[in-house]
Amino acid sequence: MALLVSSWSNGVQSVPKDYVMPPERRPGDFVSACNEIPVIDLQENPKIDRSDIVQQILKACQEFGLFQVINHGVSEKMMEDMRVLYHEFFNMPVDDKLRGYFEPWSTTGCSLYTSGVNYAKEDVHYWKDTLRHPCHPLEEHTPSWPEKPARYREEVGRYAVEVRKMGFKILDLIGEGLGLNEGYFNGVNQYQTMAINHYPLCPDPGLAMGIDGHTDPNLITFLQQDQYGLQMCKDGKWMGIDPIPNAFVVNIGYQLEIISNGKLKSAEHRVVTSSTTARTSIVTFFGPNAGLPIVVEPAKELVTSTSPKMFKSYQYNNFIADYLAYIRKPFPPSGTPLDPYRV
Ligand SMILES: O=C(O)CCC(=O)C(=O)O
Ligand SMILES: [Fe+2]
Repeated sequence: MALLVSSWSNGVQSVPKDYVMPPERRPGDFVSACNEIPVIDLQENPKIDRSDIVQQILKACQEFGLFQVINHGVSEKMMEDMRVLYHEFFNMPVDDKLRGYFEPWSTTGCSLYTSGVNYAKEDVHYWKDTLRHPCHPLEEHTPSWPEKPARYREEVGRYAVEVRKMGFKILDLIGEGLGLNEGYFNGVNQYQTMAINHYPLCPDPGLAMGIDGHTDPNLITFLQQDQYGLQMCKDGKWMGIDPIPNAFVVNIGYQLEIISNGKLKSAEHRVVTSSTTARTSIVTFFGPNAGLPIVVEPAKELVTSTSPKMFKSYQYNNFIADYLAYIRKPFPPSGTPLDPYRV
């Protein structure tokens, strides 16, 4: 395994050659956090109608494909515990971190890797290390999780359960906005995985990238972040996402765009690095289980004579295989991973 960026970057004065992006892939001018991106308060409040919240979420999913939520039900203490835990994790000796892990994107086990999903074949690397593991069902997956810090499995297990509750709550609100039956997403939301991305200090953020622009292939993603660095692209322009303490960033993935028959849009996003603050994001992905023969298609309720079917029906595992092949192509691949699935 290639050594983690965090194992050699401390104190480096310049970006090593194989991390210098070609000019067209560099982040460009500094983009500050933008206050247009919706922040939705999920606090139950007798003065606020549930339908108002549904409409706010729907509008955010249609216009941005990304929003933040506050008062979402996951306790602030638990979110703080996660920040402390992962700070400790990424500061452990490299041998403690690396023990027993497999290749990136293992769907069955835990992996710790550096850069993107294709280190060996990349012409240039990303300034990022990632710990990734599935979370649901818990009993099946916790044995593959890190043993250090000693409280890892217990604390992350509790967090995964709380984030799952929030995830279903928000999916129900989205389903209600779309006019789908309650519980619609249960069948396509069995999979839950976490990626903890660590972006160490970078001596020259103008030359490097944390992650290139991409859209998540799953249904929906919930992200906890401690520092600025995440940006989304709207109408060809990058916009910075404010790291609001204890908020979750919610972004729509390809599966939700497809199920909504194009009514909701998925959000392209990327991460830039910083020379003054290291950054850690704790990301939970929800979606279908790629190990089962799950068929995904636009919801029948949303396909009408005035809104014809925009995407084919397909098996999710085939979509993921195509997505991985797409992101492993030389950058930038032509088209988008959705193109082969359009009617
Ligand atoms: O680290 C972040 O803020 C974003 C991570 C991300 O986009 C991903 O892991 O898919
Ligand atoms: Fe992403």
